[in-house]
Amino acid sequence: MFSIPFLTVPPLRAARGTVRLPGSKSISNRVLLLAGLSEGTTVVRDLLDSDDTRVMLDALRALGCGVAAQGPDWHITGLGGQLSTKTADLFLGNAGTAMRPLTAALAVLAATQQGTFELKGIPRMHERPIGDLVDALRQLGCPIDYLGNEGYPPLRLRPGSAPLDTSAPIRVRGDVSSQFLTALLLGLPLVSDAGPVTIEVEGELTSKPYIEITLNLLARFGILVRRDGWARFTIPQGSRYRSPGDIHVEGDASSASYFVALGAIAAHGGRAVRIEGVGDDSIQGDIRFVDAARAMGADVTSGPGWLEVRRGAWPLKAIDLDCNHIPDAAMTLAVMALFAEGTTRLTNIASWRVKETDRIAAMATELRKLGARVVEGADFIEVAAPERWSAASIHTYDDHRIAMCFSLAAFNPLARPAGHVPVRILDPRCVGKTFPDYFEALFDVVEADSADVPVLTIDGPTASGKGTLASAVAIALGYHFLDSGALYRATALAAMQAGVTDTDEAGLARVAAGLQLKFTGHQIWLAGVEVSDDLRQEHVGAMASRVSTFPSVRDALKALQLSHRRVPGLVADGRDMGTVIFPGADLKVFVTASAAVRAERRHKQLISKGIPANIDSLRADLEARDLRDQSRTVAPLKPAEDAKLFDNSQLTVDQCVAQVLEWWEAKQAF
Ligand SMILES: Nc1ncnc2c1ncn2[C@@H]1O[C@H](COP(=O)(O)OP(=O)(O)OP(=O)(O)O)[C@@H](O)[C@H]1O
Ligand SMILES: Nc1ccn([C@@H]2O[C@H](COP(=O)(O)O)[C@@H](O)[C@H]2O)c(=O)n1
Repeated sequence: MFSIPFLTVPPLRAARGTVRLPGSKSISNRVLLLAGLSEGTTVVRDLLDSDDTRVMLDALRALGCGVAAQGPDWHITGLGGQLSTKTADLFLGNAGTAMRPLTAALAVLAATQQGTFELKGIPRMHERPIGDLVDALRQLGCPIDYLGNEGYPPLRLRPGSAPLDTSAPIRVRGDVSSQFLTALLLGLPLVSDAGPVTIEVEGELTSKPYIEITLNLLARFGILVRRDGWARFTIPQGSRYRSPGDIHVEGDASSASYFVALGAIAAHGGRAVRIEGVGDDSIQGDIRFVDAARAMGADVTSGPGWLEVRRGAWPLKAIDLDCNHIPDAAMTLAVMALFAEGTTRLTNIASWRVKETDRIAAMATELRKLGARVVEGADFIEVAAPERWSAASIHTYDDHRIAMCFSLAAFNPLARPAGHVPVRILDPRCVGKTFPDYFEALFDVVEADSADVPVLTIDGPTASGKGTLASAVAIALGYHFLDSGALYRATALAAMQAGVTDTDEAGLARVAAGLQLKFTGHQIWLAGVEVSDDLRQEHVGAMASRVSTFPSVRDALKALQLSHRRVPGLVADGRDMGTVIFPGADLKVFVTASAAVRAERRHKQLISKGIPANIDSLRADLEARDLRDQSRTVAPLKPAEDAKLFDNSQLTVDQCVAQVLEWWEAKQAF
């Protein structure tokens, strides 16, 4: 996950490959609650690991349910309808799928079993209405207090003084959010002993497919609700939550929408995007996004648990669609409209206004930043493609779906008229709500022109701190990091292991060309063996310095270095990154420090690792290395003509990082 202030996505041109979706949020949190209310243990497979499921798991733990992870599976041991903890304060973040159903189930349990529970969330959760659900629960006799504003969380659920009254139908509004009805359907089986419980929906029920998920999952837990149209639902008398023992959570159909759109926009020229985890057997309503994407031009084939998407019509076709059945996924259509001929009109989306943010207002504001022409109304949005694309910094409003769908705008070079601008996503971490590794999954399947992938180079002499600086800058920007010295060190180590001497240029070049190197986080593997510490040894560095003087060794390592230039960007450190390997880099920095300071830093570094060292001989070694690096005929150590020169003898690492980021920002279009 990218836990950084912003992530800049460069202009993109194509997509191909396979994406494995995380579990569905809607199914995950429903299954967790049902498992928590059941007797016995339910093994939940492929549960979504996200902010919203984490708050639900925490809530179940606080209520006394057994909650244990076993490998990728979760084992939930439920309450069997009996409270084991009578009081709890539950923090539910911004998870509507936790707040609403827990309110219903706990209101009933508190009223009938003398419990007291407080439910709260982040400030935005306290702006999301819950009054219609509270009104419905009060009809039964559940005592519920608003602890802040009337009609909104936080809530206190209290013990009742009289038995709950289920004789009359419970009436609930269905036109604001279907989650209120879902909450009642999930919670009211708890009070079905005295007789069947009937729920009547007032107004046109919105987002019906989510109710289908609820009914489907209730059936998996042994509760067969009778549905009369979409206005009347009856929970049979004596309903009991019965664990199915084992339940699998299918991939998230709303999350699939970004990759369906990706295929429709960017899987051209024989490419395809394959999506695994959700397919034509899905129980999620958002799977019908596929029909909308087809209407816009996507070429989609499908089977059980998979979808495959290619570009069909191009440019995409504008549509006019009632999106009540796919409220979440419909946001993706608004971004597809940027690639369509004509004006796309999405209607019946009033529920967008009470989601993680006011999504109609947010989408309109952010689409306009890109240059789109947008009209918004109380319950609709109209989007026409930009006549001229602008580089935009997309505010994400702590809304995962805004972050995900706007990433697709980076394909603007494919649009008509084409753009050539990067798209900056602010607070990309917000995707943690449903798809923590969204950007990693996206970057795995996208293609960009190499020249469009930004590169920062940081060169300098030994122990000047360039590796530390480059790695920190890469983390701050979410970019890849190349420690090119490691390639020369690995060549030196592999040569020593193979008995190749430091004067055998042809032998060394063969070793360099055959390197089996792998980087995993901070670890480096050579031929399957972890060598991160071995590479840092001084004698390996000294051999690397001798090895690196040979032109054929340098040539042999060039392609490997260039291959690190991948979306979203690269920070590369070494001796010739700015002069030879990436001469067109967007920012070049040449960092240095006095020999005395560098020897002292290296001394400290070695001592802290428990490696004995002498400061005078370290200084002599590094000066000898600098001299060899500077005086060799190929790719000598020297600043590129357009490099920013930077003596960091008196600066901390943080100050160095801040300086480079300031230079970088000054070059951005935002
Ligand atoms: N600005 C700084 N102030 C103090 N110490 C620093 C600074 N920058 C780096 N260091 C420390 O100096 C040591 C050497 O830094 P680093 O390994 O990043 O240098 P390098 O130039 O990449 O070295 P090499 O060329 O040998 O790979 C490390 O222990 C690092 O923590
Ligand atoms: N781009 C580069 C990087 C390194 N070298 C040589 O490798 C030696 C080890 O590098 P470190 O940065 O890990 O210390 C170094 O002394 C250089 O001789 C290079 O030539 N080009």
